[in-house]
Amino acid sequence: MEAPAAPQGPDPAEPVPGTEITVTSPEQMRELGRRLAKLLRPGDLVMLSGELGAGKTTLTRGLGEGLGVRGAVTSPTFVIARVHPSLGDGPPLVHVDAYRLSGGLDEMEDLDLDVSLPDSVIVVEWGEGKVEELTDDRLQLVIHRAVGDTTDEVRHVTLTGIGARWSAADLSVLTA
Ligand SMILES: Nc1ncnc2c1ncn2[C@@H]1O[C@H](COP(=O)(O)OP(=O)(O)OP(=O)(O)O)[C@@H](O)[C@H]1O
Ligand SMILES: [Mg+2]
Repeated sequence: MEAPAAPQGPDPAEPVPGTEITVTSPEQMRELGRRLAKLLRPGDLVMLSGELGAGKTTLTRGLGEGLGVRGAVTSPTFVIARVHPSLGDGPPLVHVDAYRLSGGLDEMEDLDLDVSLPDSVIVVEWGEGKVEELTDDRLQLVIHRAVGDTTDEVRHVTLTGIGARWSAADLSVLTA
């Protein structure tokens, strides 16, 4: 019999395995956002995926509440990004909805996301393939609706931390 391989420490390049959380109402989604806010710090990029109406903006609303920022988080109709300054001494929340954009960061050049990121928490809806190059680290949330029942309020949320920033983060505190 071969000796078992020596245990290895976490490789910061490897994504932390996804944490699965089930929420059963919009209010719980908001509460998840409020809890997640406690884990976030300036320089963090959070990417939200999921179909139309999955609950990305609802979660971001909770994030804004948890971060203690000014202004209600809404679905921007005409603007791509909205900056919500902190009401205290925390980081501002930059909420980006990239749904209408087909290109990448160059199309969002005016937003100067690279300039604001070090001091902000940036949350991007519909950002896949568009904003990843902002930073090596990101927290990826995928929201799934329960299949086959359009009236259902059940959502499955998978959180995956990518990069060194998230390699030691304990996302299981969100389920507590
Ligand atoms: N468990 C749930 N979590 C979040 N929203 C829910 C849930 N159950 C029902 N909803 C409803 O689903 C809708 C979610 O809308 P929201 O704007 O947050 O979605 P979105 O993912 O941002 O959509 P879009 O892609 O259009 O921006 C709201 O009307 C909300 O009340
Ligand atoms: Mg939205």
